[in-house]
Amino acid sequence: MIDVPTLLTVLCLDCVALALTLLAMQIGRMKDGQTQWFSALICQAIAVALFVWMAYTPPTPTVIVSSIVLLSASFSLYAASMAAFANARLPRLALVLPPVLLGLQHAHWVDDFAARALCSNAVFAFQLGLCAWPLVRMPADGKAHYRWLVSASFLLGAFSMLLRLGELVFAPERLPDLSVSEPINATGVWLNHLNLILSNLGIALMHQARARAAADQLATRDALTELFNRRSFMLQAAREVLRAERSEQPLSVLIIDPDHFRQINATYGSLAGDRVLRHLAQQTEALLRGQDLCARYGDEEIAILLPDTPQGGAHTLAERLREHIAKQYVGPDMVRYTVSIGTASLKQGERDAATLVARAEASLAVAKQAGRNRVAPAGEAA
Ligand SMILES: Nc1nc2c(ncn2[C@@H]2O[C@H](COP(=O)(O)OP(=O)(O)OP(=O)(O)O)[C@@H](O)[C@H]2O)c(=O)[nH]1
Repeated sequence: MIDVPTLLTVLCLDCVALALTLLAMQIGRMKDGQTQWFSALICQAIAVALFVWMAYTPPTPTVIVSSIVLLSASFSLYAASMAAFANARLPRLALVLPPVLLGLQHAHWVDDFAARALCSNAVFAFQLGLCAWPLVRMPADGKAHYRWLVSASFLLGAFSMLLRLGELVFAPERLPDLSVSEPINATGVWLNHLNLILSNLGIALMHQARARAAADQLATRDALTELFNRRSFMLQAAREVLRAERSEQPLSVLIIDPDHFRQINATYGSLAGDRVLRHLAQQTEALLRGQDLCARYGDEEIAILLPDTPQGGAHTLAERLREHIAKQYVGPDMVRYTVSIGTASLKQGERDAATLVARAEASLAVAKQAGRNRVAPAGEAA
């Protein structure tokens, strides 16, 4: 068995290596609790270094108290990091009190190892459970398995603390100081290692999954309305045109444009204009079926792709949407607005999505010319 001070030294170096890796990868753009995560690793590294120090030199009260306060602070920082990631709130007292209490308790019972160990293991078990809490309570997302890996590793850490606590309560004479090379200590440090590696691996994967989802969102979605952007719409439209042509199913497109939008911006301001666009996006999406695709097609235009929908169905939907929008009031200014809608349906032999969409745009121009607040079917386009 490797001796405990050596194991602790490796644990300390692992913390430093993980902190430096995080710093190298995220310097200047730490977010979602990464600053607390980095600080937790540094605190943990210094605390473990002090444990190594105590293995080779007679421990002074200052070193004993500092090591325990730093280790407890590192667990509080992990908990704060998990709360920031999960966008959850942890009571500040639950984060601040453990290191303060442990510091005071260790300063008071500096010569009583059993009293110190009893208190620190109980508090650490609570703190590690607290680290898992925000993740367990987080609403489910696509990458939930990484959350469970992190939660499980923190709970494993809490469990190892409870084991030591049990040992202290039922066989106190068998539990030596952490730096002594006894099997129980070595097992404890191995468990700490496992906990460190699994939790940090899981945290890194959680952050990576979130960064990927954000990048996907940026590439495919419009920031204002959160609808798909024009590029995603055209990709999907090209796919649907081919599918409709092969399966001989109808396919329609609507292009919706708010009327006199320039005037809305000029009268109420561009923030109110933005609210109108968001409102239009939400109301449109609410009327659609799951298979329909809604996108911000132009500056103020919204396009809808309607698979398996013939011209008649598209027109009915467009009329329903137009009537619904005309009855709405938006925002604190109670802005009322109307929309003009162009429609087009796939013709036999038509294989180009751009032509289909262009016909819907031409139909929209007809609706605008005819006085706005109306739906023009494709047949009316020039
Ligand atoms: N608030 C806001 N305004 C936008 C946005 N994108 C484009 N616009 C504005 O939308 C207005 C579009 O004006 P026009 O294309 O002339 O159309 P309109 O005033 O709606 O007139 P018709 O379409 O003919 O009824 C312009 O003033 C743009 O500056 C946006 O994201 N937010």
